Amino acid sequence: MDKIRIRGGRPLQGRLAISGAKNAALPLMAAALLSDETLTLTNLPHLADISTLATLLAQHGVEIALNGGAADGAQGRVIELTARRIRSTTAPYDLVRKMRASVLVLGPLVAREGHAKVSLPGGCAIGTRPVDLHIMGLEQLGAEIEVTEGYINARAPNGLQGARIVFPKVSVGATENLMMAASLARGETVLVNAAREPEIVDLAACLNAMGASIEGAGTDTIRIQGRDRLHRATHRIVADRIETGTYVMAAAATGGEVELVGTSLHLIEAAADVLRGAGVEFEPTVDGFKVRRTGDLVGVDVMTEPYPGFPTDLQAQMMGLMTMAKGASMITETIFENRFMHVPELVRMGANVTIHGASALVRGVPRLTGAPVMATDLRASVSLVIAGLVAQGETLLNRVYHLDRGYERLEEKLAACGADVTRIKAD
Ligand SMILES: CC(=O)N[C@H]1[C@@H](OP(=O)(O)OP(=O)(O)OC[C@H]2O[C@@H](n3ccc(=O)[nH]c3=O)[C@H](O)[C@@H]2O)O[C@H](CO)[C@@H](O)[C@@H]1O
Ligand SMILES: C=C(OP(=O)(O)O)C(=O)O
Repeated sequence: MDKIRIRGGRPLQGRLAISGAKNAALPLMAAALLSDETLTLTNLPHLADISTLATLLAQHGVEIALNGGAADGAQGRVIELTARRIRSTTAPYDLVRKMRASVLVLGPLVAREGHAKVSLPGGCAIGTRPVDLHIMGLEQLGAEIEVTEGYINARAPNGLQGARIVFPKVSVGATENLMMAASLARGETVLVNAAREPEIVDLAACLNAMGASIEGAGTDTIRIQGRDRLHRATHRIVADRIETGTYVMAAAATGGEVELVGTSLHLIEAAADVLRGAGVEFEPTVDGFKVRRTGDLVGVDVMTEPYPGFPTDLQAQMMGLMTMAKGASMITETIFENRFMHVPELVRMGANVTIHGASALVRGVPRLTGAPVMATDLRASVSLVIAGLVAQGETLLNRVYHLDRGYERLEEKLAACGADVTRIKAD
C-alpha cells in the first residue's frame, strides 16, 4: 500500500488548481442512466471513486469513453457515458460496498426500466448512514420496495408518478436520487426540505440540459415536471468546494499565501466566514481567489450543518487547523455520529483534543510533532496531512487509498507549492 511522507515546516506558496467535485461527478455520472443518448461531462477529477462508479455503470451496460487529463496537460478529463440499453438493473454488493454513492443508480434505474435491485450500501467509518429516505421517496413516487437479503428490490411496472415528498431530514443523496427519478416520472414532483448543496444545483443544471424541467435547485423546495425521455448533453462539473476548503486550511496552517484557481470563494462562504474569524484572509482573483495568513491563528467555534452551513466534509480539516491556533475551539459535528476518527491520530502528533459527545474541545498547542499516522476515512486522512505540513519532523501517512478516493494528485499539488510531500509507492 502506498504511503505519503511529509516533512513539515514549509509555508505553501504559489498557485494550486482545484479539480472538479467528486460529490458532483458521482450523481452526474449516474444521471447518464436516464437517457439512451450520450452524456458528456468535462472537468472530471481523476479519483478512485470515479473509477468505482464507472465500473458499476459499465456493468449496467453504460458505454464509457474517457479522454484528456493531467497526463495530456489538460485540467480535468472528459467522460462520455452512453446508456443506449440497460443490460442489468442489479447493482451487486461487491461493487456497492466499495462506495456508498453507488446507491445513486437506484432512482435512475427504476425510473427508466421500471425495476432495480441495488445492494444496501451499509454503514461506514463515519456513521451508520441509512438509506431510508431514498426508499421512502421512491415509494411516494409509486415504486413498490422490498428490502431482503441485503438488497433494495424496487418495482414500478407502470412507471413512476410525480408526488409531493417532504423529507423529515435534509439528505444530499436522497435529494439527488429523487430528482433524477422524478425527471422521468409522470407529472409534477415537489421535493420539500430538499438539500441545497452546490452539487444539487450542478445536477439540476445538467438534468435540465438533458431536457428535464427542474426549478428551485439551491432552495429547500425543488419542483420537477416529469418528461418521457431525456437526451444528449454536455456539462462541466462544478469545482470541488471540499478540495478548495482543504487547501485553504493547508495554506492557513502553514502561514503561506496560495492562489486557488478554477474555483470560487462563494462555494465555501460558511467556512470562509469562520476562517476570517480565525485570522485567515481572502482576496478574489480573476481565476479564483488568494488565501493567506499574516497574523496568529485564533481558536474559533464551529458547528457542522447542511449547506449553506459549515460542511461536515471540512470538519476534520478545520480541527487539524485549530490544533495549532491560539486559544480553544469547540467543534461540533451534527451530521454524522462517528466523525472524529482523526482525533486520536492528531493527539499522537501532540494535539490537545478531548471529545465530549458530539463536540470536540481543541486547545491549541505551540507545536505538533511528526509521527506515523493512519486514518479510517477520506477527510480524517487529509486532516493529518494538514497537521503534518506544520509538524516538526516527519509524518508518514498510511492507508493512502482513503485520500485517493477524493484528492486528485494531492502530493503533486502540495509539492508544487513548496511542501515537502512525497508518495512512497508500495513495492
Ligand atoms: C457522495 C456524496 O455526495 N457524499 C456526501 C453526501 O453524503 P450522503 O448523501 O450520504 O449524505 P446525506 O446528506 O444523505 O446524509 C445526511 C444525514 O442524513 C442521514 N440520512 C441520510 C439518508 C437517509 O436515507 N437517511 C438518513 O438518515 C445520514 O445518516 C446523515 O446523518 O452528503 C454528506 C453530507 O453533506 C457528505 O458528508 C458526503 O460527502
Ligand atoms: C463522506 C464522503 O464521501 P462519501 O459520501 O462518498 O462517503 C466525503 O466526500 O467526505
